[in-house]
Amino acid sequence: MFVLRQCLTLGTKSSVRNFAAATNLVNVKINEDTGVVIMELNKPPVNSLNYELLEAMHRTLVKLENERCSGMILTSSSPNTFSAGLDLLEMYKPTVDKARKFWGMLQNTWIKLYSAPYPTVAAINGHSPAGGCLLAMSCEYRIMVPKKKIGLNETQLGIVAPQWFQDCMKNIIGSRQAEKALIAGTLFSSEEAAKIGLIDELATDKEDLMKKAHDFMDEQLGLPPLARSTVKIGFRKDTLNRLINSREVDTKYFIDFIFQPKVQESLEMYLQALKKK
Ligand SMILES: CCCCC/C=C\CCCC/C=C/C(=O)SCCNC(=O)CCNC(=O)[C@H](O)C(C)(C)COP(=O)(O)OP(=O)(O)OC[C@H]1O[C@@H](n2cnc3c(N)ncnc32)[C@H](O)[C@@H]1OP(=O)(O)O
Repeated sequence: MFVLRQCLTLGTKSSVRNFAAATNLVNVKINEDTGVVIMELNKPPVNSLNYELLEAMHRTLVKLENERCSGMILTSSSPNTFSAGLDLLEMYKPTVDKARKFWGMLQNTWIKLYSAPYPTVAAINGHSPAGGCLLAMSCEYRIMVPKKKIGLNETQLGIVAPQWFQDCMKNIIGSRQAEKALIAGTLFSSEEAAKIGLIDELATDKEDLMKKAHDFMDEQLGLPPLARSTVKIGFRKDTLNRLINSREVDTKYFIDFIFQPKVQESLEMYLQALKKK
């Protein structure tokens, strides 16, 4: 498997196909020999998750269900950022309909990613705050380049990480560590994240990141897929069902919360601070 992959990366045999996507917000490549897919988020400058990007991800994940996808590596085309999290403009003074549609697509995308039967790896090649951290945590394995930031920092912005974001973190680093990190809205350095298990491996650089992602994938492809995915879904089903059974309530929390004047004020101030940087 390793030799085959080396041949492919060196270009001696090209069996990598671009996956026809309706937009260029995600670049998707499938290796036709191994079935491994690389999904690269491509919404410059920071892959903020707006409706359109989430929809492109969701559509790709649905399409992969009908392809011979054996595994997926999620990464980003941005030089510095994996994903800046939810697009703050989707939450700042939206209409109720727009906010509802946006939240529904976030839920759809997360459910697909979290429940994907094939192995999923986040190759975190840059900062990954809030919703970016959620995407990474929804994969099975996380590898990150040094000296970047990751975490659920919502509290620091005057907003609240929804229950399912919190559950994902709890499932990875345990209840006590998650409670502390969520209350404080901690953004961990890559190195700190590796220490507490929020990420599984530190890479030395971007090349090493992709090598390590493929190494993990190779290991997983050696396992019987049905047994593998049954165990995975067994571990994830309570977290998934908690959202699936309360999607409407979760949406109502979101809408009620973001339309509060104080929350809108916090968002406005934060957006201004980001622009001034
Ligand atoms: C009781 C129950 C409650 C239920 C639910 C209630 C509430 C809902 C909460 C929902 C959960 C929210 C999750 C989120 O994900 S919120 C988003 C959090 N994201 C962040 O805090 C990250 C903000 N961005 C940054 O820190 C940095 O941009 C960076 C990612 C570290 C990258 O830095 P750098 O390379 O220096 O880029 P710039 O900062 O210069 O940014 C470039 C341009 O991009 C704009 N930007 C950045 N992030 C966002 C974003 N998240 N949304 C929209 N736009 C963003 C930034 O303003 C710059 O724009 P400009 O070029 O026009 O100036």
